[in-house]
Amino acid sequence: MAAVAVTMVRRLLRSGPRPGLCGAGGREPGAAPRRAIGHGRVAVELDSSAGVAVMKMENLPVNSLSLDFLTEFLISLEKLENDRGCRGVILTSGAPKIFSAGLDIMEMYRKSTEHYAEFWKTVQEMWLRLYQSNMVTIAAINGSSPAGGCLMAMCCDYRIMAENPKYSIGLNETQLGIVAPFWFKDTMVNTIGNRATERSLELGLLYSPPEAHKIGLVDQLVPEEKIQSTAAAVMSQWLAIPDHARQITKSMMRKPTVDRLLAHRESDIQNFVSFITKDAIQKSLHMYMEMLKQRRG
Ligand SMILES: CCCCC/C=C/C(=O)SCCNC(=O)CCNC(=O)[C@H](O)C(C)(C)COP(=O)(O)OP(=O)(O)OC[C@H]1O[C@@H](n2cnc3c(N)ncnc32)[C@H](O)[C@@H]1OP(=O)(O)O
Repeated sequence: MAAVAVTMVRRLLRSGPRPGLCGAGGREPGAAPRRAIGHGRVAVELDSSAGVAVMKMENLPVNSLSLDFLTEFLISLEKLENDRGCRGVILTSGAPKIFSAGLDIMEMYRKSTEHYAEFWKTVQEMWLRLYQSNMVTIAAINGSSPAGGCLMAMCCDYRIMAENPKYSIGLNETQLGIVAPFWFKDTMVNTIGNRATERSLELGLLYSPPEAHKIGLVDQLVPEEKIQSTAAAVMSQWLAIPDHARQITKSMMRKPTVDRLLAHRESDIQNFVSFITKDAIQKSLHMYMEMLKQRRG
């Protein structure tokens, strides 16, 4: 992991300084101590008295999961993971109406094979870290969450979604002409079961909040303005469970899925590279991007 962190820091330095949030956060007299410890694209505020951090994704406009964003996300997550004062994380979005647009399509289009390999390794790393986090992780889904965005939410221990009919969530990869990898599929199976996953993946379904709630893709729906307070209340319930018992249980449930990727990590990267470099797949991505443009008018 140390080598990964060094590579990530180097990459961040290469990509130049961003308006960071490092250092002590301002606070009202008598208010709980809060520390802002994130980078530019990931704002992190740690409430030390509660032991809870809010990680707000701020890769505007749509929180697409680019290589730089994922790198910053991983560094912030690792900091929290190593902070004994942090027991829970609420993952949410600072982008209006979007939780995350999923993997950044531009990272998968007309790039070198080396770039694809580095990108995919970082996507794997995000999943491995988030899915296995020792902290309680709650997704406060305050916007649409297709594909990789849905994956991030499914990595969390609990999902709360704003009940806005304009939002949707799901693994829609087949609609782009691409295929969700086996560990995306496994994560969904662990969340909603085999049959619902099969239908969902084949059709590339994006669910409205009530549909997502019905199939168990999200655990709770709340009015938009209540999402952060509900996440904080649910977090308190989860933190009432002794950490060691909860962590061992989580690991017992998730380890077989994690081990599967760990056993096939290199071949999964090779599969991604050979798939994404196919002319037909590049054409599909191009057409999908054109379709998004046309939809905007
Ligand atoms: C091969 C192995 C499998 C790999 C597994 C793949 C997993 C993935 O995550 S693939 C990505 C799937 N994501 C999507 O299908 C989402 C596509 N985007 C949308 O549906 C919409 O953009 C939206 C619902 C997220 C937001 O809609 P709206 O508010 O109307 O905003 P715009 O459509 O106008 O988009 C604004 C801006 O952002 C760009 N953009 C959107 N999504 C992505 C993305 N995933 N990656 C990169 N860029 C994205 C969009 O093109 C616009 O850019 P500009 O034209 O420069 O303004």
